Amino acid sequence: MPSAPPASPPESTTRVLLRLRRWARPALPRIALGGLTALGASLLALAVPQVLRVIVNGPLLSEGSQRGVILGAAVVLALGVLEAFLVWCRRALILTPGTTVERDMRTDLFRHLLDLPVEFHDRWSGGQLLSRIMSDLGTIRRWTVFGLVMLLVSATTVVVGIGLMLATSWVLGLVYLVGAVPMIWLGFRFREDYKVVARRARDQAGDLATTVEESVHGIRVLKAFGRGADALDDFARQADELRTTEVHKAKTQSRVSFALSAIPEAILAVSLGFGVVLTSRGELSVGALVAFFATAAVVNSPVERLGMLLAMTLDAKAATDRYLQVMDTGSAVRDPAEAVALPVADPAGSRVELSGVHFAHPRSASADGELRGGSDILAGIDLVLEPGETMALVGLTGSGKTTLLQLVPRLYDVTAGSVRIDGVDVRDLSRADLRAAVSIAFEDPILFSASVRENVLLGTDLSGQAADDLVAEALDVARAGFAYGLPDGLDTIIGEEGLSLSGGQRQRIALARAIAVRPRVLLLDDPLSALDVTTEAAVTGRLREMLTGTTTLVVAHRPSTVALADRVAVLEDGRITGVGRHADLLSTHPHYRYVLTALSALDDPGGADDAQADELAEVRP
Ligand SMILES: Nc1ncnc2c1ncn2[C@@H]1O[C@H](COP(=O)(O)OP(=O)(O)OP(=O)(O)O)[C@@H](O)[C@H]1O
Repeated sequence: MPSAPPASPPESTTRVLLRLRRWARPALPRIALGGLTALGASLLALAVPQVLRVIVNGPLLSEGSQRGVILGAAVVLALGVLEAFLVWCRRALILTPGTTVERDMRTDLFRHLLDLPVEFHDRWSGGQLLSRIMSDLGTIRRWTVFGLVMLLVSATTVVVGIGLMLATSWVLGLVYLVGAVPMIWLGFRFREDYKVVARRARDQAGDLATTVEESVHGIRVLKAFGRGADALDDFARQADELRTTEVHKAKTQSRVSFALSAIPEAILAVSLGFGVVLTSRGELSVGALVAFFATAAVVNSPVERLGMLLAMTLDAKAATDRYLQVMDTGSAVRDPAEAVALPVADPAGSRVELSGVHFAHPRSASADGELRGGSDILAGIDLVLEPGETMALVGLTGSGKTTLLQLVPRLYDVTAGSVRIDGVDVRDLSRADLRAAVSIAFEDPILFSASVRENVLLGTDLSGQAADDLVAEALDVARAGFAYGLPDGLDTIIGEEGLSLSGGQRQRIALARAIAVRPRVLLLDDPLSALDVTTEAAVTGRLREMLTGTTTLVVAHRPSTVALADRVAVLEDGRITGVGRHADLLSTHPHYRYVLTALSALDDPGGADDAQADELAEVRP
């Protein structure tokens, strides 16, 4: 399973984080107000030393006024209470906007994932997407409401505080500033190291989630083959790699945090020495000295916090990068600028025409993230399905039958040529119109954790009696009457991927779902492979009876299915090499004979004896 395509070229932290404006805009007034209250609280904290200076220089040392000291203490108390109130306001103001931003970003990402073509999902693992939609967005939320606000407030507090320190004593202020130089240098170095390791940790967490997802999904295979220990080893190795990265990350952060705590304390000690000398020489008042150190104490705490806030910012940058990597992926399968409407449906059915169709899966992304085209799976398909006919598509395994089917509803787009329905190129239709006209049932059906009824109605917007009638008809055509006998009838929740149903039952519900759309064109990718031949014949017979106005293309792996089609198309080496009635092709088309013989052998393993093998070898064209 692919992990995730390589990250796009690095962009500056500011540029990346500024792109969050799009989602943060509605929340900005509250975030800004929260920031202002936090700034107010910090400025009040900075005001306390100035009050102290006045108390020490005035009422305490010069005037000896007890009343003045008490009044000063009352002012300090009032400032403290106001500061606490503003801190509470900040919390209250920014609590909800962060969750709103997170919800909006999450919804937009999910909407985008649903819009992205199948080709995107072929390349991306579930774990990488899951970690983006869950933990990355949590990181972004915390940064938006706390990291960003506190970073701005702390930086402003430091700048204002240093300004006050310089105003109190420019000599001591300069000493403090000189000491800040190594801190700034350390900050830059930290940024370079940390942003690499922050991104690595997130990607590794995504890979770990992929391993869990795949193992849980394939738990039966792992157990049946006794590979649980191997899966555990693999998981433990990945978990260990993630741990190593997290430890590296924590060490990088603790180094800078230590420096940002120790250096200001050291500067303070040096400043104290200078301050005492200046005061003893009478060049600095005692009140100013007290105010300087009280201000430095206030400034030191945001400086110490800067390491943590910088780490939060770089984590948020890595998370935003990963989020935008998906959001910036454009959809190659998109609606046309001006969609054409399909002509009114002919009761006889729709004409489907594939002309000069080529298709190649993009090869996996190269180091620059670009997708390169692989070799053609379909190499010039010309095929016409007449209105209302049922055509079987036959070919060797891996010949491209499923791929061909998926080009009609644009799950993939042709790389050359065109697919037309009633004369309209499917790329000229809106995807909503196209998917209302075309319906598909896959061999390996995915059912959702919902009731039988909801699963069958997935492709329609009907409700009430009309919906009930439709469900009844679809279940009848798909011979899925067993659904009425489930514990809660059609309201039975059929569980994740319909695991509680047998393979054949799941296929029939999926077939009913495809039929319920009442499509003009029905595509069946061997959707009855899990059924016994008799039930399959019953379902196919009913389908033909009911869907007279529906053009059907069915991938067939069984001679019994093939025989029920009006015509058969043979897919060979990426081209259609024969179209005709089953009996005619059998006598005129050697490759068709060969494929059918091979399919019969698969259908009846007991019959695939040596004689059959000889026969196969003989007929191989
Ligand atoms: N997402 C993909 N990326 C690259 N190659 C793919 C992808 N999906 C399918 N293929 C390749 O395309 C070829 C055609 O696959 P397809 O599933 O269309 O064959 P098929 O005729 O339906 O096979 P089968 O009868 O076994 O179901 C195969 O060689 C397959 O490996």
